Amino acid sequence: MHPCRSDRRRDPAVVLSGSRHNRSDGHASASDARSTPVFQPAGSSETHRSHRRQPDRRPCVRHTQSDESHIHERPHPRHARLPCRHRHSKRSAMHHGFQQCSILRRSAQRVHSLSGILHRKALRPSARLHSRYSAHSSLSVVYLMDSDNHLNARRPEVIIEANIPFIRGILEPVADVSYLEPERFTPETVATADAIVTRTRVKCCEDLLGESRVSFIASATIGLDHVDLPWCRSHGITVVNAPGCNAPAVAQYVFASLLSLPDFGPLDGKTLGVVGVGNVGRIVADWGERLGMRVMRCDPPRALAEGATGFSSIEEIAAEADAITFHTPLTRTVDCPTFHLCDDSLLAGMTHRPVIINSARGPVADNEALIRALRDKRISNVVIDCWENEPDISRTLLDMAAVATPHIAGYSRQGKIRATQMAVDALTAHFGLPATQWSEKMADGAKATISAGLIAASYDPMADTAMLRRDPASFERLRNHYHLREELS
Ligand SMILES: NC(=O)c1ccc[n+]([C@@H]2O[C@H](COP(=O)([O-])OP(=O)(O)OC[C@H]3O[C@@H](n4cnc5c(N)ncnc54)[C@H](O)[C@@H]3O)[C@@H](O)[C@H]2O)c1
Ligand SMILES: O=C(O)[C@H](O)[C@H](O)COP(=O)(O)O
Repeated sequence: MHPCRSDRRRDPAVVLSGSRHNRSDGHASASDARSTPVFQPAGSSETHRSHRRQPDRRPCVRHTQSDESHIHERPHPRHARLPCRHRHSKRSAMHHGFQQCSILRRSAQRVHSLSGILHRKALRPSARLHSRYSAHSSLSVVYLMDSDNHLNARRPEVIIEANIPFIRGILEPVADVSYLEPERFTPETVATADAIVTRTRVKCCEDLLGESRVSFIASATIGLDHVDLPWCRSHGITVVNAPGCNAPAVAQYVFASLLSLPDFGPLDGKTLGVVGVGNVGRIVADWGERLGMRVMRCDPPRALAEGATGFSSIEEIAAEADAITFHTPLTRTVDCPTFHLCDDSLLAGMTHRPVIINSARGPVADNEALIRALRDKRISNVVIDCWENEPDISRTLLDMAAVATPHIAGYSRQGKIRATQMAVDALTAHFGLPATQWSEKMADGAKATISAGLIAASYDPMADTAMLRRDPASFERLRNHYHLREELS
């Protein structure tokens, strides 16, 4: 029997100090998750880091939110629906007490520099409002910095995974930035880096980082199974992820997939089992109920911490659900591991021939066991976004699954923007760099207006399935060049 079939303790490998835990009801939303999610190393572990250099803690000007809330950034000029507020920015900044205000405006063709002098008393003698945006993204960002102190200080060296969208040009004003494809992250290429910003395709472990001076890893993803957290902790490396960033997109994926199955029928009245009720699972469970489903929730770590009321065991879900969707992290060494949580023994107890949905991580479901269960008709269908051995996935399962996608359940435009914002904000906070103000504020996708019709119209998982079936070897290419979809709003 899988060791998780009884309630155990929460993953002890991770110490989370993020806003996810800040709400009084203990629940987090995608928007809650946006502020400084930090996995702190336990203790500063200096003794383990003799070969590592400490990050520079340079002086910088930080403003309270109310100081800055008046400042509107310029949108990317290619985004016509966002008006250019350039002059307004300057006027507002001056109005709010900057003695000297210089705004740098850059477009693809030319650079404008505007400046003005203001004699109103400010807390600081002088400040430069320094604005940059990426020529490749819809985001712009304003850095508020003390020009005298800050611009002369040593800039951290940051290596960014080249396929992270919306990030190019954002950190360049304050850091020495380079971009690498995932396969080019090697001990040599990261040796002198202070920080890396990554996705799931870079394994962040001793082999890569052992001889480097990296003190900070930001992963622009929810999942962190590509990072050796215990090793990072014991070597004083701070690791942050982007909790909740793409959770509404995963919910959209789950229900669009169910709605695309000809045999499943209307959602209304069906039973949905949600395994893992964190940032993603909460939205899925909530949307399930809003769509008329009976929802069963399974989350042993939460049940242990919060009490068992409202939670079901995974065996109860196996016995009663018409669809079971997994939203756990991939864990192997904790008390309640999720590796092969969906295995032969669990599948054997599935009496309603449910649909199995895995958009968590491939090894959460034993892929060979899924194939056996499909053949034995113990389950009616598989919806699979996350696979064992990505990108070299099982061709048999690819043929048999009703929906088969290349790990893109979370790939919404809003999800990627949130992930980038969270990674950048955490990095600038860690190195004491100027705070960023983003042009695009994300709505709370969890609270979107939903209906079966709206969801089905918003995303067609069969189109992604067809593309992957046509060329399974293109798994990574399909992800890296994915046409990011819009969340429901
Ligand atoms: N396919 C995609 O594009 C995509 C997108 C986002 C997230 N994910 C995956 O989904 C996972 C979950 O995301 P999240 O934001 O909800 O994470 P989260 O940390 O907010 O929630 C995970 C929940 O799973 C619970 N859990 C842990 N072990 C469990 C077990 N054995 N049985 C049942 N529940 C268990 C935890 O207590 C927690 O409540 C991520 O770790 C990531 O791997 C995939
Ligand atoms: O964990 C997550 O956030 C998702 O699985 C995410 O979509 C995967 O990250 P990627 O490497 O594709 O950026």
